[in-house]
Amino acid sequence: MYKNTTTISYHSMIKEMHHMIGVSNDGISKLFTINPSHKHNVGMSVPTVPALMTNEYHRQQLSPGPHLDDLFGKKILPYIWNTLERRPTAIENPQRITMGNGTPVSLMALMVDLFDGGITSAFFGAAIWEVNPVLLRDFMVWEVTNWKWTFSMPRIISGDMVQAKDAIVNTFVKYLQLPVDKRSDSAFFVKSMEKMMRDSDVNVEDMAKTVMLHFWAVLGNTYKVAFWVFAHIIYDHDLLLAIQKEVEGGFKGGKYDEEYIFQKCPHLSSMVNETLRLAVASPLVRDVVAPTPVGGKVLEPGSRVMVPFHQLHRNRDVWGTEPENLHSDRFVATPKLLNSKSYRPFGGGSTLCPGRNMARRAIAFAVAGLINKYDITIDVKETNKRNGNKRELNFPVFPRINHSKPTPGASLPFKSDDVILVLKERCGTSL
Ligand code: HEM
Repeated sequence: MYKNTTTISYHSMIKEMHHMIGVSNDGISKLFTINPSHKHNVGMSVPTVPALMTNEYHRQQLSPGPHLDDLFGKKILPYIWNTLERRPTAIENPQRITMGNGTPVSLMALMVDLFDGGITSAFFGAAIWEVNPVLLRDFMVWEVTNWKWTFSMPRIISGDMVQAKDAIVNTFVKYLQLPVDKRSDSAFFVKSMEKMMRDSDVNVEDMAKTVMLHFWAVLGNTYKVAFWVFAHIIYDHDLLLAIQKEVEGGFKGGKYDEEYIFQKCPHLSSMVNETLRLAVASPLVRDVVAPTPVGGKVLEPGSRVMVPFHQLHRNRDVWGTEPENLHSDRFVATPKLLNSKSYRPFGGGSTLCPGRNMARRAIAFAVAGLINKYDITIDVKETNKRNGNKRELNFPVFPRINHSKPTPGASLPFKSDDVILVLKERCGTSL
């Protein structure tokens, strides 16, 4: 199913998304026509249409090697680290969160800054913030309204979504119109994608819409999964203490050792994997383009198939009688579950998420850094206030996953279910 690219098409889904985001017919034709003599096809064993070549650039950007070192090691990790240390970063996100010692901070705002601020700066460089200092505000409106886009809701009720989408697209139009020397700090992926689209004579509006689709794929999941990982840890004091102890070795003499956190912290790693199981809920969707035998039946062309990750990730035969419950050590106890057919948080086959390792590593690093540096408590009064005081308790209830609106990949909490934290620097921290 995941590997079948001949009778089940991913291509048609991607084309439809380009249509839906507003790419012109001329742009679609240029992005989806194979031209073996195009520069991007030189040296490729199989010529590829520009729209799918971008995914090859993602893979090159995110596979181990100099492009990943530049993006992750030299940009994203320092951004996360400096934010936790409350120090300036090389590229300042104008909406960067203020984290005073002891001042309340929204967990969601912190996640958006740590991950989306860091990843956007690393991919697009400083110029993106000059073009639109409130890009992440626009992106977060898009995040909570894009279900209206998915369902092609009429304009009369989707003004907020259209406004956010247009703001993001216009940001990329202006960005792509800047002289290249103003954008020399952008990542390999951004440079390669732009060059290929210019070589294919795609106009700037269509380029910007295509960049927006990729911006969404790159930004849209990590901050959400990290929100859930943090929330689970903060709500379980014993778990917090256990992981705090485990990650100590990753921070010595004011420096971090990210490799240590990634390789030597099995409980944290299991926690991230288990959270992915519960947080990733949207199905994989494909179009059947030729008769496809599956389990004794034949899927006819014109049908659409869905692999329901939400249900797979709650399959009782695999995850036990209470699959809704988080077992933080599940993957320490049974590591082979990572290869289960019922565990697909990053999809599979030819479209397996190229950002999976970077996302896992970034989340583990940020969790480790945060709980190593700070004593974290929940500001009960402020959290209750944020919840609209509807469920006022001595201890706020755990945020609820919002299953009422479809989101691609990981789910968001209800808007009112943010958690307000108080971070106080730990005495005797090894930082
Ligand atoms: C926890 C974070 C993440 C989750 C849960 C996640 C999940 C997924 C899933 C389920 C797919 C498969 C979609 C499909 O086949 O229809 C996917 C594809 C993709 N992801 Fe991720 N992702 C995450 C982070 C990232 C990051 C950080 C990046 C880039 C920096 C990224 C870039 C992509 C791209 C480009 C694709 C399309 C791949 C292709 O079509 O060949 N993702 N992701």
